[in-house]
Amino acid sequence: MSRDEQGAGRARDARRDARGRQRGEARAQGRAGRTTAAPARRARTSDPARAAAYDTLRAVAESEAYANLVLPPLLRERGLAGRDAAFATELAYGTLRLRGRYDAVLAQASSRPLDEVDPPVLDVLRLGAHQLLGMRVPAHAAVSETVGLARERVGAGAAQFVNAVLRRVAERPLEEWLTRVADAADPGGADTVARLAAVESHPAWVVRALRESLVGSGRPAAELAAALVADNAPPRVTLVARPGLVSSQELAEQSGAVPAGLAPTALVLSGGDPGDVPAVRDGLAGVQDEGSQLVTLAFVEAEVAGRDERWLDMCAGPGGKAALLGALAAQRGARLVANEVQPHRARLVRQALRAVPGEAVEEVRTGDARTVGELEPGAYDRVLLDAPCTGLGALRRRPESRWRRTPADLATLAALQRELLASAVAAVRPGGVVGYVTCSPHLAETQLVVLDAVRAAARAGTPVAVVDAAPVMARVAPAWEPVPGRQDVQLWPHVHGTDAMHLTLLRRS
Ligand SMILES: C[S@@+](CC[C@H](N)C(=O)[O-])C[C@H]1O[C@@H](n2cnc3c(N)ncnc32)[C@H](O)[C@@H]1O
Repeated sequence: MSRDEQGAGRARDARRDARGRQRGEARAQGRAGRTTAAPARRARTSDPARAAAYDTLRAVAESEAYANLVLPPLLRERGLAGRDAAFATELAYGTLRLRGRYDAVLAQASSRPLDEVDPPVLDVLRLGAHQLLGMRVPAHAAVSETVGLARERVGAGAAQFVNAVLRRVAERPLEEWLTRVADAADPGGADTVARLAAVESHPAWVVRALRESLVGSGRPAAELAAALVADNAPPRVTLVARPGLVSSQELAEQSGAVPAGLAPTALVLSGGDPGDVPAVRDGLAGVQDEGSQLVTLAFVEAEVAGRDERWLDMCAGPGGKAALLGALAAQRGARLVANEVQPHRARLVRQALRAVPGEAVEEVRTGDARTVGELEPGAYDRVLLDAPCTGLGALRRRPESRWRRTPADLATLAALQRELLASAVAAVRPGGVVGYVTCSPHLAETQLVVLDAVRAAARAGTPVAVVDAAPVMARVAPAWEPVPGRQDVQLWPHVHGTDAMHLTLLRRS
């Protein structure tokens, strides 16, 4: 260890005591993750965009916060807009997504093991690594600004350590670091999972699960690297033109957005705040991933035998699919019941449905959808179950979630998914359709849940059969390419540019 680093270590230990107390005070006052320095002093002494990114990382680490809920209000509070806000966002979200890759780089650039580096100092180092290797920030600015941030937030001694480590990171371009990271993770050259996990910054269990999901959904395992790379890119902002409320053409004229490619309702916004688009403000349009639009459109397109009047969205919060369903119900003379277990999310559903004609919305209710099948057997012509899931198909959208999820979450969620799907099957009438949707491609949440539900439904005397979703999807999205041998739909970011949404259509007989 160098003299600088020994000094930094002593300063860090002293500071840890001090910051430990301060952090406790801050948390008690609901200010977790913020510096205790006065805002005016913060603004004077460090680049506000980098400081906002740092504070977001700390909130994520210390209070289990979601970056996409922490950062936007923080930017508003500190008056950061335009390029500064975009810089802070890319810095915070990119650093969180690529944390695994940067930790592998930093482990090689630091003379101290990373688990001996104070977490706040490690976050500063990660921010520096992302500026150097993931953004086009000139090396001198990346290092000096990050060292300035370190001096202000974690102390002068640690700033020297940050300076030493980041200078080492800056000595090599990204490609060279990735080769080194891959070789360190997989010295024998035979462990693809370990190699990809380190280089593409995913936990190894997620890499394995995605490989199984690719193969299980009929795609080649060779696409694994592309799937992981796609998780590391920020998603495009996609708008939905809710049919009958606003046309895609009108929305395009208002927003400058262009057709997304697959769903006829989907448009991609190239810049600006979607909240500034009049149709979005008025609820005629919304922000919704194209995959979420596709599965909703296909669910409504699937044929039911006979009457088609009463639709149920079992897990509706915050209401993206419910709003699209409501608009489609209004066009077809059907009525939607939207259910959500969490009251605050049910309120968001009401807000999302505000522009849908009243006669198309029977009710937005708060309740546990596991009881619907028992309380209202056979009461609906269509039931959408957009099930709570691990969200492994939306990792690009939730920057920190890959590091938070654990394989243990799967067992809990898969049990809930089975109960909800059994309830959905009981709630739909014979001849009616159930759409089972997840924003996860994990086979334990998709195919295995469906397989068990079909067997359980037969035992319960409410038999269901899987409907071939490929021709249905082809009707709503003419550019859709079906996967041979599969009757369900599995979307992928690297193939379709959407979240990795899953849809199985089932019909009650
Ligand atoms: C994947 S999200 C639904 C997203 C929504 N369909 C949309 O497009 O905006 C799953 C929702 O299910 C809700 N949920 C979880 N358990 C539930 C239950 N037992 N009954 C009803 N809703 C539940 C969660 O609160 C969450 O809002």
